[in-house]
Amino acid sequence: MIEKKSVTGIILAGGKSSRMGSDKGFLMLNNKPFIQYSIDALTPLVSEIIIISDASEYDDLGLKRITDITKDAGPISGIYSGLEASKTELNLVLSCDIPLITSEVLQKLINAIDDESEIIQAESNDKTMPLIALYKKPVKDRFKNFLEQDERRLRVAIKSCNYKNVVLDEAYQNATLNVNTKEEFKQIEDAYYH
Ligand SMILES: Nc1nc2c(ncn2[C@@H]2O[C@H](COP(=O)(O)OP(=O)(O)OP(=O)(O)O)[C@@H](O)[C@H]2O)c(=O)[nH]1
Repeated sequence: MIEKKSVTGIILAGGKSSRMGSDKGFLMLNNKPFIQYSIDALTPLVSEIIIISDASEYDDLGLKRITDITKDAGPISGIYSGLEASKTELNLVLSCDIPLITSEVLQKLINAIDDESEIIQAESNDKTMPLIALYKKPVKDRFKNFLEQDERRLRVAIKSCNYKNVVLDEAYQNATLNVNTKEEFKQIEDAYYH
């Protein structure tokens, strides 16, 4: 049994949102900003939530917010920064663009914890989800090296670690949908309301 106090939630909310054209975390679904859905899924499972973003508007949420240690380096930098700030070995890392995410999916990642795996990521519909994943704190040193070598591909960094995938069945496919474009936003609204 993993206790809440042993787990930190890290939400990546930086980046350019170039495909959407506006910060994805502030998009509204049923009167709630996208980022709040990530917060709500994490809350039952973690002792602290850290938001990684330059946007001070997130401070209204009343959570700890830090900025990226390495600027403009993508999710790998966000994860590294979050792991540096975290006080726990276990860390659930989420993006801010997955408004159908549930605690149940995150619990499955926790249930899959073993001694060997450094990263445990969700896999849905044959797609692995490095931003619906559990990272152990020491991964930060590996990611720091990649950033120093200017390697920004998260999937490359993950492959250098001991990782495993938790394959979710069809019932959870909607829960892992992420939004990058206005068209995908419409699909999420359809999935939410129907
Ligand atoms: N802290 C932090 N988060 C990031 C960074 N880049 C992306 N993210 C977050 O990572 C998640 C996935 O981001 P992407 O959709 O791949 O990238 P994006 O920059 O937001 O959007 P595009 O410009 O359309 O690729 C989102 O939650 C982003 O907020 C970054 O450099 N720092």
